[in-house]
Amino acid sequence: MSGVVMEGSMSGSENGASPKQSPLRNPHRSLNGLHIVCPDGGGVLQLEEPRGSRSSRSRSSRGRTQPFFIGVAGGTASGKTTVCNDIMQRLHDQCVVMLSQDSFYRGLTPEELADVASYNFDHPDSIDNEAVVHCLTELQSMRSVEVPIYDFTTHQRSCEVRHVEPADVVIIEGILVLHIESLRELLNMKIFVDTDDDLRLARRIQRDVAMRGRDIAGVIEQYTKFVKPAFDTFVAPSRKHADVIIPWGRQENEVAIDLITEHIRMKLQQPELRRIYRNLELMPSNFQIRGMHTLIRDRTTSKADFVFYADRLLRLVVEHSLGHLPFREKCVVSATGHPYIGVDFAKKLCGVSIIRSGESMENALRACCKGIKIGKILVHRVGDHVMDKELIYEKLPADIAERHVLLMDPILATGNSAVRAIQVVLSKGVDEGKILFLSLIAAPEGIHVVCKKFPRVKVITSEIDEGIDESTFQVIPGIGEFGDRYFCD
Ligand SMILES: Nc1nc2c(ncn2[C@@H]2O[C@H](COP(=O)(O)OP(=O)(O)OP(=O)(O)O)[C@@H](O)[C@H]2O)c(=O)[nH]1
Ligand SMILES: O=P(O)(O)OC[C@H]1O[C@H](OP(=O)(O)OP(=O)(O)O)[C@H](O)[C@@H]1O
Ligand SMILES: O=c1cc[nH]c(=O)[nH]1
Repeated sequence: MSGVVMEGSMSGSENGASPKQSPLRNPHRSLNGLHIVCPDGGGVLQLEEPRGSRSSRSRSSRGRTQPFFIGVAGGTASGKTTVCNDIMQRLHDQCVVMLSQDSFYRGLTPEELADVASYNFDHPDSIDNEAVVHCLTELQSMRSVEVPIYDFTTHQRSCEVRHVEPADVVIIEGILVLHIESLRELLNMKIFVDTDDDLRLARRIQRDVAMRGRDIAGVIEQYTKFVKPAFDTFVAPSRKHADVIIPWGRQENEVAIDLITEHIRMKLQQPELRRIYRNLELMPSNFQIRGMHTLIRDRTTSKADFVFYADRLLRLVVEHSLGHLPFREKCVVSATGHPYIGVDFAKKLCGVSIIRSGESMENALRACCKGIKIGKILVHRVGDHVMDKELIYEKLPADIAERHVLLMDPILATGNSAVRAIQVVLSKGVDEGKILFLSLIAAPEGIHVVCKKFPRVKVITSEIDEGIDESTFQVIPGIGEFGDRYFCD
């Protein structure tokens, strides 16, 4: 039976990044030889935009559903481990785990062991790539994994394994990390550590003699016969896949590490809520959607334009939300006489709008679901406290308990109206898992309240804003009073 070595990941924080100064804030600062490449036209490090700007902060609430994967490749003894350690150190307030591709070396068979000098440890076949990919896929799904422990002196896997818990950031380093396509595809950031060959050879001799039980002649022979040819064939060409190539010599490249960690922090800020609450759904955005949001948020936009663009966005929210209802496979015969295997929409739905602003979503729902029943709830603030919400009026379908409920309100601010309305729906016998809460703009405060209190209610929103103003309870930057802008002249 194999033993298990527990290895704790570094301490995590709930709120993501700290606003540390970095060269990223000053695009004119020297980049100290760091190459930033965009292989697929997709930029990785955005140098132009000051990180603290309002636009970047509001964009930073876009959702990320899994850990941030970083792959660090480079030739033997190039300094990959140092780069990883430096990144980890700077992300000390995040939950980070580091894996090494070396852990996944296949153990040698007795025949291979008998002639170990002829074994090529630098060829991609020497690594159990399926196991690496499986391990990362598990971590991607936020499941813990058992990572093998490889012994460089016996060329075998230990009977013990390392237990690794899921983390916010997973770093994997190894000479072939960028060579293997299936592994590469899982990476959010690909780094290549670029170090002179002679420096690497010197380090390799030093390390293998001191730490891996080799003699100098043996190290040089292995280097000439296998390590260098494999570097030229597999490792060096994999540089072209890198997002960032770090020149790494006798001195550490601090600016490069700063830039990389700054980028990771920026990424980590984005999905915090989505990672905490699986019942939160942030609609995918694009420039069209952002353009419409820009218009409705602009205080100078006329009422007619506000209604026009709000309606377009609300329709998208409704369409997106309908995609979260269950469906059944259905086969039809098309006009060409051929079968089309499709799906049948969910039956037994109803809408419930929270008066007044929620009523702005009724047309969008009717346009998508012909003849749908729509009920209404009016909650009202009583007393001086923002938490005090009283139910004033409700008119709900008599058979609501049998239906999926699309509860509609364009603004989720403190979450108190939503909580009260959900309680009303639940009191009618509706299963919590059959409630979808649809909003156009949500504040993190409201998301925390609703998602935590009702973990089976799906909260769907088009954008998550920065927060709530402490005195007005309005969403910031928000929209102002939605109802006034939509309904009043
Ligand atoms: N002789 C021998 N070499 C091995 C064995 N397993 C792996 N290697 C060598 O280990 C190397 C991979 O490790 P490196 O990339 O050098 O290790 P690293 O510590 O991550 O390197 P840096 O952090 O970049 O310094 C390959 O070049 C292999 O030749 C083994 O069982 N026997
Ligand atoms: O999350 P909360 O802090 O409860 O705030 C959100 C509520 O505020 C707005 O309604 P409002 O009370 O302004 O009434 P209206 O719809 O009539 O404009 C909005 O439509 C929500 O119902
Ligand atoms: O910002 C806010 C908060 C609550 N209701 C609104 O209409 N807007």
